[in-house]
Amino acid sequence: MTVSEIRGHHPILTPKAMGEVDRAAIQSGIDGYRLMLIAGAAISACVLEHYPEATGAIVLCGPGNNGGDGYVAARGLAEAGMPVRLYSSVDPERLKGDAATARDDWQGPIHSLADLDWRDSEIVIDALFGAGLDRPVEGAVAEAMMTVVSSELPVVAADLPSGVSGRTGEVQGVALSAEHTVTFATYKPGHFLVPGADYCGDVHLIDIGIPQREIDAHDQNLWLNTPEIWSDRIPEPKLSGHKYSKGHLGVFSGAFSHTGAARLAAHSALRAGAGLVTVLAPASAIASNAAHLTAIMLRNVSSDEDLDALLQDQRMNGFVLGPGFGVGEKTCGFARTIISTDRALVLDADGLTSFKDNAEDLFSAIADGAAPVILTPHAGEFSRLFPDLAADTELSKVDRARMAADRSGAVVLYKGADTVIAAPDGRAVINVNAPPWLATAGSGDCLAGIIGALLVQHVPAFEAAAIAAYMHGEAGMELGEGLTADDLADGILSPSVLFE
Ligand SMILES: NC(=O)C1=CN([C@@H]2O[C@H](COP(=O)(O)OP(=O)(O)OC[C@H]3O[C@@H](n4cnc5c(N)ncnc54)[C@H](OP(=O)(O)O)[C@@H]3O)[C@@H](O)[C@H]2O)[C@@H](O)CC1
Ligand SMILES: [K+]
Repeated sequence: MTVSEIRGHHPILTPKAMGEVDRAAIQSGIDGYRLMLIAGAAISACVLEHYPEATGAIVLCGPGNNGGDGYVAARGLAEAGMPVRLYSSVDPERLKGDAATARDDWQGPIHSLADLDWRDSEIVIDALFGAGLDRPVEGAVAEAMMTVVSSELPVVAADLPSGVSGRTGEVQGVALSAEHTVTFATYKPGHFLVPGADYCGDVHLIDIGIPQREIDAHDQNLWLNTPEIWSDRIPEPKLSGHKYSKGHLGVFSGAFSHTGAARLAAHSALRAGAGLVTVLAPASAIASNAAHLTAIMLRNVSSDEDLDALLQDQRMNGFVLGPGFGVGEKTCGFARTIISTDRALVLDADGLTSFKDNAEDLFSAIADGAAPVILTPHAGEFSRLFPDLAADTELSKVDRARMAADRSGAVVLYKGADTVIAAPDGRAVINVNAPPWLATAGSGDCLAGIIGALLVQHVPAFEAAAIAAYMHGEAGMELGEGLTADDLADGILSPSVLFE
Protein backbone atom coordinates (compact mmCIF):
# COMPACT_ATOMS: atom_id res chain seq x y z
CA MET A 1 0.00 0.00 0.00
CA THR A 2 1.36 3.44 -0.82
CA VAL A 3 1.02 6.07 1.85
CA SER A 4 -1.54 8.05 -0.12
CA GLU A 5 -3.96 5.14 0.26
CA ILE A 6 -3.73 4.94 4.04
CA ARG A 7 -7.04 5.27 5.83
CA GLY A 8 -7.94 5.17 9.49
CA HIS A 9 -6.89 6.94 12.63
CA HIS A 10 -3.11 6.73 12.87
CA PRO A 11 -1.12 8.18 15.73
CA ILE A 12 2.53 8.76 14.85
CA LEU A 13 5.03 8.12 17.63
CA THR A 14 8.68 9.08 17.86
CA PRO A 15 11.04 6.12 18.31
CA LYS A 16 11.56 7.19 21.93
CA ALA A 17 7.84 7.12 22.66
CA MET A 18 7.55 3.82 20.80
CA GLY A 19 10.29 2.41 23.03
CA GLU A 20 8.28 3.49 26.07
CA VAL A 21 5.20 1.80 24.63
CA ASP A 22 7.22 -1.40 24.05
CA ARG A 23 8.51 -1.34 27.60
CA ALA A 24 5.08 -0.66 29.08
CA ALA A 25 3.60 -3.50 27.03
CA ILE A 26 6.30 -5.89 28.19
CA GLN A 27 5.90 -4.76 31.80
CA SER A 28 2.18 -5.45 31.55
CA GLY A 29 3.03 -9.09 30.88
CA ILE A 30 3.43 -9.27 27.11
CA ASP A 31 6.36 -11.42 26.01
CA GLY A 32 8.93 -9.18 24.24
CA TYR A 33 10.35 -12.06 22.23
CA ARG A 34 6.88 -12.88 20.98
CA LEU A 35 6.62 -9.30 19.66
CA MET A 36 9.94 -9.79 17.90
CA LEU A 37 8.81 -13.09 16.38
CA ILE A 38 5.74 -11.40 14.91
CA ALA A 39 7.82 -8.46 13.66
CA GLY A 40 10.40 -10.72 12.03
CA ALA A 41 7.72 -12.93 10.49
CA ALA A 42 6.12 -9.84 8.94
CA ILE A 43 9.43 -8.91 7.34
CA SER A 44 9.97 -12.35 5.82
CA ALA A 45 6.34 -12.39 4.65
CA CYS A 46 6.87 -9.01 2.95
CA VAL A 47 9.93 -10.37 1.14
CA LEU A 48 8.14 -13.52 0.01
CA GLU A 49 5.09 -11.56 -1.14
CA HIS A 50 6.95 -8.92 -3.12
CA TYR A 51 9.96 -10.89 -4.37
CA PRO A 52 8.58 -14.40 -4.91
CA GLU A 53 11.13 -15.12 -7.62
CA ALA A 54 14.19 -14.17 -5.52
CA THR A 55 16.69 -17.04 -5.39
CA GLY A 56 18.79 -15.70 -2.53
CA ALA A 57 18.71 -13.09 0.22
CA ILE A 58 21.23 -11.38 2.44
CA VAL A 59 20.17 -10.27 5.88
CA LEU A 60 22.13 -7.50 7.61
CA CYS A 61 21.80 -7.53 11.38
CA GLY A 62 22.83 -4.77 13.76
CA PRO A 63 23.64 -4.64 17.49
CA GLY A 64 20.11 -4.28 18.93
CA ASN A 65 16.55 -5.47 18.64
CA ASN A 66 16.34 -4.30 15.05
CA GLY A 67 19.02 -6.90 14.40
CA GLY A 68 16.89 -9.36 16.39
CA ASP A 69 14.08 -8.82 13.89
CA GLY A 70 16.63 -9.64 11.19
CA TYR A 71 17.54 -13.02 12.74
CA VAL A 72 13.85 -13.94 12.95
CA ALA A 73 13.24 -12.83 9.35
CA ALA A 74 16.27 -14.83 8.18
CA ARG A 75 14.85 -17.93 9.84
CA GLY A 76 11.46 -17.37 8.21
CA LEU A 77 13.01 -17.02 4.76
CA ALA A 78 15.24 -20.08 5.21
CA GLU A 79 12.26 -22.13 6.35
CA ALA A 80 10.43 -21.00 3.22
CA GLY A 81 13.28 -22.43 1.15
CA MET A 82 15.13 -19.25 0.26
CA PRO A 83 18.93 -19.41 0.52
CA VAL A 84 19.94 -16.81 3.12
CA ARG A 85 23.33 -15.38 4.06
CA LEU A 86 23.32 -13.45 7.33
CA TYR A 87 25.81 -10.73 8.27
CA SER A 88 26.26 -9.07 11.64
CA SER A 89 27.72 -5.60 12.09
CA VAL A 90 29.01 -6.52 15.57
CA ASP A 91 30.36 -9.57 17.37
CA PRO A 92 27.10 -11.56 17.74
CA GLU A 93 28.08 -12.37 21.34
CA ARG A 94 27.35 -8.72 22.14
CA LEU A 95 23.63 -9.16 21.53
CA LYS A 96 21.42 -9.05 24.59
CA GLY A 97 17.90 -9.95 25.61
CA ASP A 98 15.42 -10.81 22.89
CA ALA A 99 17.98 -10.15 20.16
CA ALA A 100 20.30 -12.73 21.74
CA THR A 101 17.42 -15.22 21.86
CA ALA A 102 16.70 -14.56 18.17
CA ARG A 103 20.37 -15.10 17.37
CA ASP A 104 20.35 -18.41 19.28
CA ASP A 105 17.29 -19.53 17.35
CA TRP A 106 19.04 -18.89 14.03
CA GLN A 107 20.62 -22.17 12.90
CA GLY A 108 22.76 -20.86 10.05
CA PRO A 109 26.20 -19.27 10.02
CA ILE A 110 26.74 -15.65 11.05
CA HIS A 111 29.19 -13.77 8.83
CA SER A 112 30.94 -10.54 9.64
CA LEU A 113 29.61 -7.50 7.80
CA ALA A 114 33.23 -6.77 6.86
CA ASP A 115 33.04 -9.85 4.57
CA LEU A 116 29.88 -8.69 2.80
CA ASP A 117 29.43 -10.33 -0.57
CA TRP A 118 26.16 -9.57 -2.29
CA ARG A 119 26.74 -11.54 -5.49
CA ASP A 120 24.20 -14.35 -6.05
CA SER A 121 21.72 -12.51 -3.81
CA GLU A 122 18.68 -10.78 -5.17
CA ILE A 123 17.31 -9.04 -2.13
CA VAL A 124 18.67 -7.34 1.00
CA ILE A 125 16.94 -7.37 4.37
CA ASP A 126 18.09 -4.35 6.33
CA ALA A 127 18.01 -4.94 10.09
CA LEU A 128 21.05 -2.88 11.06
CA PHE A 129 19.45 0.03 12.89
CA GLY A 130 15.87 0.99 13.65
CA ALA A 131 14.46 3.00 16.51
CA GLY A 132 17.79 2.94 18.36
CA LEU A 133 19.78 4.93 15.77
CA ASP A 134 21.08 7.91 17.72
CA ARG A 135 24.13 9.17 15.83
CA PRO A 136 25.57 9.26 12.32
CA VAL A 137 26.58 5.92 10.86
CA GLU A 138 30.31 5.86 10.23
CA GLY A 139 33.29 3.63 9.57
CA ALA A 140 33.04 0.02 8.44
CA VAL A 141 29.24 -0.16 8.80
CA ALA A 142 28.83 2.95 6.67
CA GLU A 143 31.15 1.45 4.06
CA ALA A 144 29.16 -1.79 3.98
CA MET A 145 25.96 0.22 3.58
CA MET A 146 27.50 2.12 0.65
CA THR A 147 28.32 -1.25 -0.93
CA VAL A 148 24.67 -2.25 -0.62
CA VAL A 149 23.59 1.07 -2.14
CA SER A 150 25.94 0.57 -5.10
CA SER A 151 24.71 -3.03 -5.59
CA GLU A 152 21.31 -1.57 -6.50
CA LEU A 153 19.67 -4.66 -4.99
CA PRO A 154 16.16 -4.09 -3.65
CA VAL A 155 16.05 -3.55 0.10
CA VAL A 156 13.34 -4.44 2.60
CA ALA A 157 13.89 -2.51 5.83
CA ALA A 158 12.96 -3.56 9.34
CA ASP A 159 11.14 -0.67 11.03
CA LEU A 160 13.17 2.07 9.31
CA PRO A 161 15.78 2.11 6.57
CA SER A 162 19.07 2.09 8.45
CA GLY A 163 20.53 5.56 8.69
CA VAL A 164 17.15 7.32 8.62
CA SER A 165 16.20 8.99 11.88
CA GLY A 166 12.75 7.85 12.93
CA ARG A 167 12.26 11.12 14.78
CA THR A 168 13.23 13.63 12.11
CA GLY A 169 13.47 11.76 8.81
CA GLU A 170 17.00 13.10 8.42
CA VAL A 171 19.78 10.88 7.13
CA GLN A 172 22.39 10.24 9.79
CA GLY A 173 25.58 9.87 7.80
CA VAL A 174 24.47 7.35 5.20
CA ALA A 175 21.18 5.52 4.69
CA LEU A 176 19.88 2.55 2.79
CA SER A 177 17.09 3.16 0.34
CA ALA A 178 14.29 0.62 0.76
CA GLU A 179 11.58 -0.49 -1.63
CA HIS A 180 9.55 -1.65 1.36
CA THR A 181 9.70 -0.74 5.02
CA VAL A 182 7.91 -2.95 7.52
CA THR A 183 7.15 -1.06 10.71
CA PHE A 184 5.44 -2.02 13.91
CA ALA A 185 2.56 -0.80 16.08
CA THR A 186 2.60 2.81 14.84
CA TYR A 187 4.17 4.90 12.11
CA LYS A 188 7.14 7.09 13.06
CA PRO A 189 7.69 10.68 11.83
CA GLY A 190 10.70 9.55 9.78
CA HIS A 191 8.43 7.47 7.54
CA PHE A 192 6.76 10.63 6.25
CA LEU A 193 9.15 13.53 6.74
CA VAL A 194 11.58 14.14 3.91
CA PRO A 195 14.12 12.99 3.09
CA GLY A 196 13.26 9.86 5.15
CA ALA A 197 10.00 9.33 3.27
CA ASP A 198 11.96 8.91 0.04
CA TYR A 199 14.11 6.18 1.60
CA CYS A 200 11.21 4.12 2.95
CA GLY A 201 9.48 3.03 -0.23
CA ASP A 202 6.11 1.49 0.60
CA VAL A 203 5.55 1.52 4.34
CA HIS A 204 3.70 -1.46 5.82
CA LEU A 205 2.30 -1.02 9.30
CA ILE A 206 2.07 -4.28 11.23
CA ASP A 207 0.09 -4.92 14.39
CA ILE A 208 2.48 -7.03 16.46
CA GLY A 209 0.14 -7.31 19.43
CA ILE A 210 1.00 -4.19 21.40
CA PRO A 211 -2.24 -3.20 23.14
CA GLN A 212 -3.96 -0.11 21.79
CA ARG A 213 -4.31 1.21 25.34
CA GLU A 214 -0.51 1.50 25.60
CA ILE A 215 -0.35 3.36 22.27
CA ASP A 216 -3.17 5.67 23.37
CA ALA A 217 -1.46 6.30 26.70
CA HIS A 218 1.61 7.57 24.85
CA ASP A 219 -0.28 9.58 22.22
CA GLN A 220 1.88 12.52 21.20
CA ASN A 221 -0.90 14.52 19.55
CA LEU A 222 0.59 13.77 16.14
CA TRP A 223 -1.40 11.89 13.53
CA LEU A 224 -1.40 11.08 9.90
CA ASN A 225 -3.71 13.50 8.05
CA THR A 226 -6.51 11.10 7.16
CA PRO A 227 -10.23 11.89 6.87
CA GLU A 228 -10.87 10.01 10.11
CA ILE A 229 -9.17 12.85 11.99
CA TRP A 230 -11.64 15.52 10.90
CA SER A 231 -14.57 13.88 9.10
CA ASP A 232 -17.02 15.24 11.69
CA ARG A 233 -15.92 18.79 10.77
CA ILE A 234 -16.64 18.59 7.05
CA PRO A 235 -19.24 21.24 6.17
CA GLU A 236 -22.54 19.58 5.30
CA PRO A 237 -24.71 21.17 2.62
CA LYS A 238 -28.05 22.13 4.17
CA LEU A 239 -31.28 22.14 2.19
CA SER A 240 -32.22 25.36 3.93
CA GLY A 241 -28.81 26.87 3.29
CA HIS A 242 -28.28 29.97 1.19
CA LYS A 243 -25.09 31.41 -0.19
CA TYR A 244 -24.33 33.56 2.85
CA SER A 245 -24.68 30.60 5.19
CA LYS A 246 -21.73 29.11 3.33
CA GLY A 247 -19.66 32.17 4.05
CA HIS A 248 -18.19 35.01 2.07
CA LEU A 249 -14.47 35.00 1.40
CA GLY A 250 -12.45 38.01 0.33
CA VAL A 251 -9.26 37.35 -1.61
CA PHE A 252 -6.85 40.24 -2.01
CA SER A 253 -5.37 40.77 -5.45
CA GLY A 254 -2.03 42.34 -6.23
CA ALA A 255 -1.58 45.30 -8.57
CA PHE A 256 -2.13 45.36 -12.33
CA SER A 257 0.37 42.68 -13.40
CA HIS A 258 0.03 40.46 -10.29
CA THR A 259 -3.58 39.36 -10.32
CA GLY A 260 -3.44 35.68 -11.33
CA ALA A 261 -2.55 34.30 -7.92
CA ALA A 262 -5.60 35.87 -6.27
CA ARG A 263 -7.88 34.51 -9.00
CA LEU A 264 -6.47 31.02 -8.54
CA ALA A 265 -7.18 31.25 -4.81
CA ALA A 266 -10.65 32.72 -5.40
CA HIS A 267 -11.58 30.13 -7.99
CA SER A 268 -10.38 27.30 -5.75
CA ALA A 269 -12.37 28.72 -2.85
CA LEU A 270 -15.58 28.76 -4.83
CA ARG A 271 -14.99 25.17 -5.93
CA ALA A 272 -14.23 24.20 -2.35
CA GLY A 273 -17.66 25.33 -1.25
CA ALA A 274 -17.46 28.97 -0.16
CA GLY A 275 -20.90 30.59 -0.64
CA LEU A 276 -19.50 33.80 -2.11
CA VAL A 277 -16.04 34.88 -3.11
CA THR A 278 -14.95 38.42 -3.87
CA VAL A 279 -11.61 39.45 -5.30
CA LEU A 280 -10.51 42.63 -3.54
CA ALA A 281 -8.31 44.54 -5.95
CA PRO A 282 -6.55 47.89 -6.03
CA ALA A 283 -7.83 50.35 -8.64
CA SER A 284 -5.03 49.48 -11.06
CA ALA A 285 -6.09 45.82 -11.10
CA ILE A 286 -9.84 46.16 -11.51
CA ALA A 287 -9.81 45.96 -15.30
CA SER A 288 -7.50 42.98 -15.53
CA ASN A 289 -9.48 41.08 -12.91
CA ALA A 290 -12.84 42.04 -14.41
CA ALA A 291 -11.76 40.56 -17.74
CA HIS A 292 -11.39 37.13 -16.09
CA LEU A 293 -14.08 36.84 -13.43
CA THR A 294 -17.67 35.70 -13.73
CA ALA A 295 -19.03 33.82 -10.70
CA ILE A 296 -16.51 35.58 -8.51
CA MET A 297 -17.27 39.16 -7.53
CA LEU A 298 -14.86 42.07 -7.67
CA ARG A 299 -14.46 45.12 -5.45
CA ASN A 300 -12.01 47.97 -5.33
CA VAL A 301 -10.00 47.94 -2.12
CA SER A 302 -7.01 50.20 -2.59
CA SER A 303 -6.54 51.94 0.75
CA ASP A 304 -6.92 51.45 4.49
CA GLU A 305 -10.17 53.41 4.26
CA ASP A 306 -11.50 51.07 1.59
CA LEU A 307 -10.67 48.12 3.83
CA ASP A 308 -12.38 49.73 6.83
CA ALA A 309 -15.49 50.30 4.72
CA LEU A 310 -15.42 46.72 3.49
CA LEU A 311 -15.17 45.36 7.02
CA GLN A 312 -18.45 47.04 7.90
CA ASP A 313 -20.14 44.16 6.09
CA GLN A 314 -20.06 41.44 8.72
CA ARG A 315 -21.01 38.81 6.18
CA MET A 316 -17.56 38.84 4.65
CA ASN A 317 -16.19 36.54 7.30
CA GLY A 318 -12.80 35.47 6.03
CA PHE A 319 -9.86 36.62 3.92
CA VAL A 320 -6.90 35.33 1.99
CA LEU A 321 -4.04 37.81 2.00
CA GLY A 322 -0.72 37.33 0.32
CA PRO A 323 -0.78 35.58 -3.05
CA GLY A 324 0.67 38.08 -5.54
CA PHE A 325 -0.17 40.92 -3.17
CA GLY A 326 3.32 42.39 -2.81
CA VAL A 327 5.66 42.68 0.16
CA GLY A 328 5.53 45.76 2.34
CA GLU A 329 3.93 47.83 5.06
CA LYS A 330 0.56 47.99 3.27
CA THR A 331 0.36 44.20 3.54
CA CYS A 332 1.24 44.26 7.24
CA GLY A 333 -1.37 46.96 7.89
CA PHE A 334 -4.12 45.03 6.10
CA ALA A 335 -3.25 41.87 8.04
CA ARG A 336 -3.30 43.67 11.40
CA THR A 337 -6.63 45.34 10.61
CA ILE A 338 -8.29 42.08 9.62
CA ILE A 339 -6.96 40.26 12.67
CA SER A 340 -8.22 43.04 14.94
CA THR A 341 -11.75 42.57 13.58
CA ASP A 342 -11.66 38.85 14.41
CA ARG A 343 -12.34 37.72 10.84
CA ALA A 344 -10.65 34.55 9.74
CA LEU A 345 -7.40 35.09 7.87
CA VAL A 346 -5.19 32.92 5.70
CA LEU A 347 -1.84 34.70 5.56
CA ASP A 348 0.16 33.29 2.66
CA ALA A 349 3.11 34.08 0.42
CA ASP A 350 3.84 37.87 0.38
CA GLY A 351 1.64 38.18 3.46
CA LEU A 352 4.22 36.14 5.36
CA THR A 353 7.32 37.69 3.85
CA SER A 354 6.02 41.17 4.71
CA PHE A 355 6.51 40.35 8.38
CA LYS A 356 10.12 39.23 7.89
CA ASP A 357 11.54 41.99 10.09
CA ASN A 358 8.62 42.36 12.47
CA ALA A 359 7.26 38.88 13.08
CA GLU A 360 6.61 39.76 16.73
CA ASP A 361 4.13 42.43 15.56
CA LEU A 362 2.16 39.77 13.78
CA PHE A 363 2.24 37.42 16.73
CA SER A 364 1.11 40.07 19.19
CA ALA A 365 -1.74 41.10 16.87
CA ILE A 366 -2.84 37.45 16.79
CA ALA A 367 -2.55 37.21 20.59
CA ASP A 368 -4.63 40.37 21.04
CA GLY A 369 -7.38 39.26 18.67
CA ALA A 370 -9.71 36.31 18.56
CA ALA A 371 -9.33 35.77 14.83
CA PRO A 372 -8.58 32.30 13.55
CA VAL A 373 -5.31 32.84 11.67
CA ILE A 374 -3.56 30.30 9.47
CA LEU A 375 0.01 30.85 8.30
CA THR A 376 0.98 28.80 5.26
CA PRO A 377 4.77 29.09 4.84
CA HIS A 378 6.97 27.03 2.57
CA ALA A 379 10.51 26.46 3.84
CA GLY A 380 11.82 29.85 2.67
CA GLU A 381 8.93 31.78 4.18
CA PHE A 382 9.17 29.75 7.36
CA SER A 383 12.82 30.72 7.80
CA ARG A 384 11.93 34.40 7.36
CA LEU A 385 9.34 34.30 10.15
CA PHE A 386 11.05 31.77 12.43
CA PRO A 387 14.78 31.96 11.60
CA ASP A 388 15.94 30.37 14.85
CA LEU A 389 13.60 27.38 14.48
CA ALA A 390 14.60 26.89 10.85
CA ALA A 391 18.29 26.95 11.76
CA ASP A 392 18.05 24.50 14.67
CA THR A 393 19.17 21.19 13.14
CA GLU A 394 18.08 19.24 16.22
CA LEU A 395 14.44 19.95 15.44
CA SER A 396 12.23 17.90 13.15
CA LYS A 397 9.79 19.57 10.80
CA VAL A 398 7.03 18.56 13.22
CA ASP A 399 8.89 20.22 16.12
CA ARG A 400 9.40 23.37 14.07
CA ALA A 401 5.75 23.62 12.99
CA ARG A 402 4.57 23.04 16.55
CA MET A 403 6.91 25.60 18.05
CA ALA A 404 5.94 28.10 15.35
CA ALA A 405 2.25 27.57 16.12
CA ASP A 406 2.90 27.98 19.82
CA ARG A 407 4.91 31.16 19.29
CA SER A 408 2.60 32.78 16.74
CA GLY A 409 -0.75 31.74 18.17
CA ALA A 410 -1.74 30.73 14.64
CA VAL A 411 -2.30 27.40 13.02
CA VAL A 412 0.81 26.78 10.94
CA LEU A 413 0.65 24.82 7.72
CA TYR A 414 4.30 24.21 6.92
CA LYS A 415 4.33 23.24 3.25
CA GLY A 416 6.39 20.70 1.39
CA ALA A 417 6.15 17.15 0.11
CA ASP A 418 5.64 16.42 3.82
CA THR A 419 3.29 19.26 4.78
CA VAL A 420 2.93 19.51 8.56
CA ILE A 421 -0.03 21.28 10.13
CA ALA A 422 0.26 22.32 13.76
CA ALA A 423 -2.09 24.10 16.13
CA PRO A 424 -1.10 26.28 19.08
CA ASP A 425 -2.67 23.70 21.41
CA GLY A 426 -0.07 21.12 20.32
CA ARG A 427 -2.08 19.04 17.86
CA ALA A 428 -0.29 18.24 14.62
CA VAL A 429 -0.77 16.14 11.48
CA ILE A 430 1.50 15.16 8.64
CA ASN A 431 -0.14 15.23 5.22
CA VAL A 432 0.99 12.48 2.88
CA ASN A 433 -1.36 12.38 -0.10
CA ALA A 434 0.31 15.12 -2.18
CA PRO A 435 1.87 13.82 -5.39
CA PRO A 436 5.21 15.37 -6.44
CA TRP A 437 3.64 17.09 -9.44
CA LEU A 438 1.53 19.20 -7.09
CA ALA A 439 4.63 21.35 -6.57
CA THR A 440 3.82 23.63 -9.50
CA ALA A 441 3.50 27.40 -9.84
CA GLY A 442 0.25 28.62 -8.33
CA SER A 443 -0.47 25.41 -6.44
CA GLY A 444 -0.03 27.17 -3.09
CA ASP A 445 -2.48 29.90 -4.14
CA CYS A 446 -5.10 27.22 -4.73
CA LEU A 447 -4.41 25.73 -1.30
CA ALA A 448 -4.80 29.13 0.38
CA GLY A 449 -8.18 29.51 -1.34
CA ILE A 450 -9.39 26.10 -0.18
CA ILE A 451 -8.42 26.88 3.41
CA GLY A 452 -10.25 30.21 3.17
CA ALA A 453 -13.37 28.46 1.86
CA LEU A 454 -13.43 26.11 4.83
CA LEU A 455 -12.80 28.91 7.33
CA VAL A 456 -15.73 30.97 6.11
CA GLN A 457 -17.88 27.86 6.48
CA HIS A 458 -16.89 27.91 10.16
CA VAL A 459 -14.57 24.93 10.09
CA PRO A 460 -12.11 25.45 12.98
CA ALA A 461 -8.67 26.59 11.86
CA PHE A 462 -6.68 23.40 12.49
CA GLU A 463 -9.25 21.21 10.78
CA ALA A 464 -9.65 23.73 7.93
CA ALA A 465 -5.93 23.54 7.20
CA ALA A 466 -5.85 19.75 7.52
CA ILE A 467 -8.91 19.19 5.33
CA ALA A 468 -7.64 21.68 2.75
CA ALA A 469 -4.23 20.02 2.51
CA TYR A 470 -5.94 16.68 2.01
CA MET A 471 -8.37 18.04 -0.62
CA HIS A 472 -5.48 19.71 -2.44
CA GLY A 473 -3.57 16.41 -2.49
CA GLU A 474 -6.59 14.44 -3.66
CA ALA A 475 -7.20 16.87 -6.52
CA GLY A 476 -3.54 16.59 -7.49
CA MET A 477 -3.72 12.79 -7.51
CA GLU A 478 -6.93 12.82 -9.52
CA LEU A 479 -5.61 15.24 -12.16
CA GLY A 480 -2.31 13.44 -12.56
CA GLU A 481 1.15 14.39 -13.65
CA GLY A 482 1.55 17.56 -15.70
CA LEU A 483 -1.29 19.45 -14.05
CA THR A 484 -1.21 23.21 -13.95
CA ALA A 485 -2.62 25.37 -11.17
CA ASP A 486 -5.49 26.30 -13.50
CA ASP A 487 -6.39 22.60 -13.79
CA LEU A 488 -6.09 22.31 -10.04
CA ALA A 489 -8.43 25.20 -9.31
CA ASP A 490 -10.93 23.63 -11.72
CA GLY A 491 -10.45 20.14 -10.33
CA ILE A 492 -11.14 20.81 -6.66
CA LEU A 493 -14.26 19.14 -5.39
CA SER A 494 -16.27 20.52 -2.50
CA PRO A 495 -15.66 18.40 0.59
CA SER A 496 -19.24 17.17 0.76
CA VAL A 497 -18.79 15.68 -2.73
CA LEU A 498 -15.24 14.44 -2.18
CA PHE A 499 -16.07 12.68 1.07
CA GLU A 500 -19.66 11.57 0.43
N1 LIG B 1 9.80 -5.12 22.13
C1 LIG B 1 10.48 -4.32 21.37
O1 LIG B 1 11.12 -3.41 21.88
C2 LIG B 1 10.46 -4.54 19.93
C3 LIG B 1 11.35 -3.88 19.11
N2 LIG B 1 11.48 -4.17 17.83
C4 LIG B 1 12.61 -3.74 17.07
O2 LIG B 1 13.58 -3.17 17.92
C5 LIG B 1 14.11 -2.00 17.34
C6 LIG B 1 14.67 -1.10 18.36
O3 LIG B 1 15.66 -1.81 19.00
P1 LIG B 1 16.80 -1.10 19.82
O4 LIG B 1 16.20 -0.17 20.76
O5 LIG B 1 17.64 -2.18 20.35
O6 LIG B 1 17.57 -0.23 18.73
P2 LIG B 1 18.30 -0.57 17.34
O7 LIG B 1 17.72 0.29 16.30
O8 LIG B 1 18.34 -2.02 17.13
O9 LIG B 1 19.78 0.00 17.63
C7 LIG B 1 20.59 -0.74 18.47
C8 LIG B 1 21.80 0.02 18.95
O10 LIG B 1 22.62 0.50 17.89
C9 LIG B 1 23.55 1.40 18.43
N3 LIG B 1 23.68 2.53 17.52
C10 LIG B 1 22.83 3.57 17.36
N4 LIG B 1 23.25 4.38 16.37
C11 LIG B 1 24.38 3.83 15.88
C12 LIG B 1 25.28 4.21 14.86
N5 LIG B 1 25.08 5.31 14.13
N6 LIG B 1 26.34 3.43 14.63
C13 LIG B 1 26.56 2.32 15.36
N7 LIG B 1 25.74 1.92 16.36
C14 LIG B 1 24.66 2.66 16.62
C15 LIG B 1 23.06 1.81 19.78
O11 LIG B 1 23.80 1.16 20.78
P3 LIG B 1 25.14 1.75 21.37
O12 LIG B 1 26.20 1.53 20.34
O13 LIG B 1 24.91 3.21 21.63
O14 LIG B 1 25.37 0.94 22.61
C16 LIG B 1 21.61 1.26 19.74
O15 LIG B 1 21.09 1.02 20.99
C17 LIG B 1 12.97 -1.43 16.56
O16 LIG B 1 13.41 -0.57 15.56
C18 LIG B 1 12.32 -2.70 16.04
O17 LIG B 1 12.96 -3.08 14.83
C19 LIG B 1 10.63 -5.20 17.27
O18 LIG B 1 11.31 -6.40 17.46
C20 LIG B 1 9.31 -5.30 17.95
C21 LIG B 1 9.47 -5.51 19.39
K1 LIG C 1 16.52 -1.17 9.62
